[in-house]
Amino acid sequence: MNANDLATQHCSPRKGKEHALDATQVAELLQQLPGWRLRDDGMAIIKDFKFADFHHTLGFINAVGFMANHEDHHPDLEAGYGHCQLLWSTHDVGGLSLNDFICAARVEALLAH
Ligand SMILES: C[C@H](O)[C@H](O)[C@H]1CNC2=NC(N)=NC(=O)C2=N1
Repeated sequence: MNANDLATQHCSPRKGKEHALDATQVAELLQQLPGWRLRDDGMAIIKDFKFADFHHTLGFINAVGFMANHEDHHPDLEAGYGHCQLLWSTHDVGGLSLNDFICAARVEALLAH
């Protein structure tokens, strides 16, 4: 599945280990998402974003937050004046589910122009 296909999907409730992706699935999906990397423990995906100033950073966070609430899937955020790090993992499966990759692709779509 490529990034455009992922970004057209919506998150669905994925609870329980049976929804956890295996390492092969994770590697294939990650290839579709430039700049995203696996956390060392393999249980989350992360990307660092850079912005011109605090206004742009906050605008990004608000756009991501709106999307995340709509999808009912929420990232961890770390941000400062001109940067934001997003982390997706699925607490309900204790690792990565398709929801994390859908949301990462939706973030990329927010920035595409
Ligand atoms: C009840 C609600 O749908 C769940 O708690 C959702 C909310 N947002 C979530 N966000 C993330 N990142 N992982 C989850 O497992 C998760 N679960």
